[in-house]
Amino acid sequence: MNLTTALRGDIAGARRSPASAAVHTTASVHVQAQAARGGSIALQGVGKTYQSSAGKVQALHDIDLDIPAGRVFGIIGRSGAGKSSLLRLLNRLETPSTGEVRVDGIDLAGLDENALVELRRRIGMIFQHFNLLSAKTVAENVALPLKVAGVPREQRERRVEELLELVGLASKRDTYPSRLSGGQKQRVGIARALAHHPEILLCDEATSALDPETTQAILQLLREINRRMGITIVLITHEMSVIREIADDVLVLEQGEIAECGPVWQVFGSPRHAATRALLAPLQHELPDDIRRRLQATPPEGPYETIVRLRYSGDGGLEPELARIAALAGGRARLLHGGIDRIQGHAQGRLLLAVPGTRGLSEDASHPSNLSGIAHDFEVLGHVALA
Ligand SMILES: Nc1ncnc2c1ncn2[C@@H]1O[C@H](COP(=O)(O)OP(=O)(O)OP(=O)(O)O)[C@@H](O)[C@H]1O
Repeated sequence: MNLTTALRGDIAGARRSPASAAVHTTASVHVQAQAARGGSIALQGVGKTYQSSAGKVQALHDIDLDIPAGRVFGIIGRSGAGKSSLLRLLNRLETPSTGEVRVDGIDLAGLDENALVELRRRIGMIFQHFNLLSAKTVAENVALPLKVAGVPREQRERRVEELLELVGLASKRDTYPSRLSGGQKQRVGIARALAHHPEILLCDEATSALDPETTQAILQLLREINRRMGITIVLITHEMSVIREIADDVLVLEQGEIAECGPVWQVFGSPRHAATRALLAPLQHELPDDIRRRLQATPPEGPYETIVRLRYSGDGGLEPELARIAALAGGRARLLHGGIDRIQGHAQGRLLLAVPGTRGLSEDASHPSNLSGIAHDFEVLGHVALA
């Protein structure tokens, strides 16, 4: 069996399987998610070089990656890091200059035109600017891929109804895109991308054009689609908050290379690469300016507070226990600033404490031996004189 035949067989199998049916009940949802086995992606030694008028641009170098079926996989990086190039390799909108891209074990380089069309039906895609046809209604936009594939009208209409129900747009079926909000347009984009029961959904900055509230709603919809249908989701973004909200795993790209990759809680809790730390900075609670201005390296004469930063990485189930923290300062620790997020069941974040009192008390309270075991690490940032 050659690769093309293998892929066609695979696709036909996927279509017959319950994994490709629309889901309406919780019980069938569960069965379907379990039955969905397709949708794994593997990259080996992948590089991408573009030829431009200014010369060669190496967008990706030597990328090795395994995305198991059914995961939500986030790719983040600064502008120009190579995110779009990587995403577009997964449905062969781009071809790698070196290495292999495999979907369910099949090397995409070996696909002929027909197999490529089938591949793209297995891999839906949504876009930052939605890419809807303005002269077609919501229902017509969603029906388009089915029409192109020659799906009979009755079947097409049934599927469109299911999809519009799924994305919460049943009442907008005859509306034109110009009369929809950004969030509604993206819902149409999602419905259209799901038309052929794909096993993989690629999201190209899908929420970058949306306000924060709509972003939340779209991310929630994508998460639900992943859970209910077992679809692998690969999304690219430049916002860590999107990754935190939806992804199981995250890959940080920096200048075309993998800076780090792993479960979201681990990468957020213990970022190892400077690029990751820079991307996380907007989510972190740094020292507020009013405190920074008053901070002194050595304890002043007279009453003062010591400012201590506790960090929680999510490792080993360690969580901020307020009673233990307060006990260290004789019940007088003050929570100044900070926040704890719960990511995949792991508590992580930073807390800034002011430990008030006399010279002896604050030094004692912020002593390393006292704080170890209360947080993953801590830092005495300095001292602030009390008026
Ligand atoms: N078609 C192309 N021709 C030449 N160079 C390209 C092409 N596409 C991308 N590049 C270059 O490859 C590098 C990676 O681009 P890519 O669009 O993949 O990054 P990105 O992380 O998605 O960036 P952004 O967040 O700004 O969209 C950049 O230096 C870019 O200029």
